[in-house]
Amino acid sequence: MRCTRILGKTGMNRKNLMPRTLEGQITMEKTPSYFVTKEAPKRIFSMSKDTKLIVVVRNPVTRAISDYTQTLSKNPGVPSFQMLTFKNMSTGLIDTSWSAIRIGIYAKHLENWLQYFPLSKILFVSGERLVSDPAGEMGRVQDFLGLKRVITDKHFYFNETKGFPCLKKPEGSSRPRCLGKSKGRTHPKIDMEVVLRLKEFYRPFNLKFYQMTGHDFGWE
Ligand SMILES: Nc1ncnc2c1ncn2[C@@H]1O[C@H](COP(=O)(O)OS(=O)(=O)O)[C@@H](OP(=O)(O)O)[C@H]1O
Repeated sequence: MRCTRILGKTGMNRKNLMPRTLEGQITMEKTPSYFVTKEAPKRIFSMSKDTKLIVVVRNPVTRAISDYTQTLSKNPGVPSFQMLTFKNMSTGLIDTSWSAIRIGIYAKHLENWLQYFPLSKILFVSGERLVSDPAGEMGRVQDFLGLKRVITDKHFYFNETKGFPCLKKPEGSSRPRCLGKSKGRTHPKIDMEVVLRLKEFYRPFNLKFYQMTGHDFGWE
């Protein structure tokens, strides 16, 4: 498998710069921001309408806090999560222009993709299950890609120190390997009222997303 970036930062198509995919190979490309990029579905469709899409989704409230944690780690001086979340704190009006909030409105982004790709070409992986049952979710991924189920629960163990599943023996190495320090960071404590208001905000979008995908992710 090879990982490549299809659309450059400038929006240029980099496909022609990449080596050809040989028979028996699958070209994989991983850029989380494509899911929320308006032009991405059209561009990817015009490159290959047979592309299969995999989207990892987690509770949008936790996702927003995770996103904020990442920003905070790079810039400790950013305003508080609460300040960034609300346009108006006393009315509880949410600032949907803040990317950490906007990205979690999955139903809205999915609408753009469904203009070009049928649901059968999109696999939604549960971020929660990826942690609680990594082999199960990886099984779904392999089936979706039409691959033999090579990755199974034999490949994972739960690392108590990391608090996450890790690989027992990654390819080409004899030592176990966990994801890096930037994955699975401790989140800052967020006021319960803020969390509740965000839950309430996302509820209709989550329900719409369950309806559209035919899958209840259990975020309520
Ligand atoms: N096995 C394992 N180990 C560590 N972390 C795991 C694992 N499986 C899923 N996760 C969750 O992945 C979250 C980070 O992934 P991201 O989607 O933010 O990564 S990316 O930067 O967009 O590529 C990261 O989010 P945070 O907990 O907020 O750091 C993890 O919860």
